[in-house]
Amino acid sequence: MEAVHYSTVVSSQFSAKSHPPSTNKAFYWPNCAVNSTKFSSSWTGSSNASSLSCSNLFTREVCGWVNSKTVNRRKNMRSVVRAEMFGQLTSGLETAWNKLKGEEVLTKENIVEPMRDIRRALLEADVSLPVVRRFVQAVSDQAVGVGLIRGVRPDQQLVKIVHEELVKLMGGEVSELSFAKSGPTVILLAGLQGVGKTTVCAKLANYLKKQGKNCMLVAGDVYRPAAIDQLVILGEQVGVPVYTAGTEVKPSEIARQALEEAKRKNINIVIMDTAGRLQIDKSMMDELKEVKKVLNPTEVLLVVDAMTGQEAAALVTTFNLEIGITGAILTKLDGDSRGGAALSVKEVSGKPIKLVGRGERMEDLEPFYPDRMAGRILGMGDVLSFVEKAQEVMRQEDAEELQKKIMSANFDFNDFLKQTRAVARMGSMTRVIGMIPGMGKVTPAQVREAEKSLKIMEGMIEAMTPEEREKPELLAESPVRRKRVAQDSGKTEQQVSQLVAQLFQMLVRMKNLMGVMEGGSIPALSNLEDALKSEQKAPPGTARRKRRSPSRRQFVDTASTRPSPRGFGSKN
Ligand SMILES: Nc1nc2c(ncn2[C@@H]2O[C@H](COP(=O)(O)OP(=O)(O)OP(=O)(O)O)[C@@H](O)[C@H]2O)c(=O)[nH]1
Repeated sequence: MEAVHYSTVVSSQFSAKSHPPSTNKAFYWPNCAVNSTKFSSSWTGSSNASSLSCSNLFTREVCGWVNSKTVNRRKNMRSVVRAEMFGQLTSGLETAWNKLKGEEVLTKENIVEPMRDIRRALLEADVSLPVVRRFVQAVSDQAVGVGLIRGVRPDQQLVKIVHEELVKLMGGEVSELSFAKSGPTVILLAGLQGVGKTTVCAKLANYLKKQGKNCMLVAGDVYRPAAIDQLVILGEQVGVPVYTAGTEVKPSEIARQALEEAKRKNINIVIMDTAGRLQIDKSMMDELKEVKKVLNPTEVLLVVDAMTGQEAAALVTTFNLEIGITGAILTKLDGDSRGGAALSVKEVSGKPIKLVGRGERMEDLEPFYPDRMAGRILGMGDVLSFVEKAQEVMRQEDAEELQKKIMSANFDFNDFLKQTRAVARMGSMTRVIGMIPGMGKVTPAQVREAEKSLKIMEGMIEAMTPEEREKPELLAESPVRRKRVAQDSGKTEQQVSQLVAQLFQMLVRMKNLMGVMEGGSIPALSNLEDALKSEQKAPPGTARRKRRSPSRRQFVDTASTRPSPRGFGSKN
């Protein structure tokens, strides 16, 4: 049998086959080790010099900086808390793979303990018991029959089987929203109190508006006057009209009036918010049934809170039996959810999760991709979501301009600032980092530090003159200038010096990366990684006394288009 390396298996999960080519055309993420399982999951997009590579490099730069700063602190931590959601589940599953280290082949005997770990991890993640039983059975059946595959270790085989089963468990394919063939598409949202319905209404309108749809929101929560105001404010925020009729009109009547108005105004999509209750009671269900009858909606989506675990799956089942729903929206996946809801909803209720909410911002609503979610659970990161986010925040022209600058080693502080802001627009660092394979073990403290350092950098760059931003060597050569920037930004001179040094280090890396891309030689990347590791950060004023680090020497050799700075110790 042909040797298969795990990296191929993982890469194929993220292959262009299952996703539109546009999602991976401009991405490059070199040699990421996946958690402690040490799987090499090299994932590459086009080998052409790509516009987003700079964005990724930048993020990595920031993450790397934070990592190196906190590595010692991390050693002292008793337990590693993951920034990635489902952290506990990921760790629990890792325990299972680790039990197979040193084994030659998967057997009935040696999978007993790992299967017990998987079962425990899923139960602790609040996945419902029947689901866990079926899952464990399916994985065990396959694991025993798999036999020996040359080049693939048994623990790797098990990860692959679990990945496939997780994808199946969560519904396999993405479940897209349906749209009406004629007339407005009506989406009715239901759910318990505080799950995020009102917020989801606006997020959904925002999401569909980006796809060119013309939306209208309907305020149907007549029991909580603040909900109407909240929807009006959110509607304004996303630029979508909101139909309101106060609190004295019955929700079914509001629905009827709103639908008429939508037809009159040629609205494509009507999204109706409804009241939430603490308990599922009969009057609530009857009211929803009445609204549903009037609207004849294309989609009836139950909004459920991911934090409620398997309870969310039970709710989806109840609502489906009572009123008939088309799917669920899982909110608060950015929170401390253990994964039970995401893993149980489809299997328990038969209804798919269509969308997920990952934060309080209007942009924080995404389709639910079972394969990406499985990848995240297994700590493989979510490269495709990362790429999509990056593409969303970076205009093509900006990216191309940046590309040119990088290739000619002309990247300055203005570009640095642009990149900082692009990263910030991608959302909280927790989410961004969680999407990167191998970064699953970054701690929340590290993430907070990364976010803080982005702000600090921004403050220092803003304190520079336009000339200094364009010519970073002015700062590199002049302690006086650095002192002024430090004073104006309220930071220390050392911080300013570090930032300047960092920019030049980035230039070296970019230059090297461009070399790799032009030549298409991947192995050179490991040299780059080695070069990066061996870089020393010379404190300001010591550059001349210390031996020049390899990367600095390299910079002097390669970045010929920019006069190299005379060192941080020179007078000005
Ligand atoms: N972190 C996080 N918070 C969310 C998310 N979705 C909603 N929220 C927050 O959850 C809280 C409740 O959201 P609402 O939209 O008011 O909930 P609701 O279901 O309409 O509440 P009722 O009208 O009382 O039934 C708000 O503070 C939202 O910002 C999410 O995906 N992540």
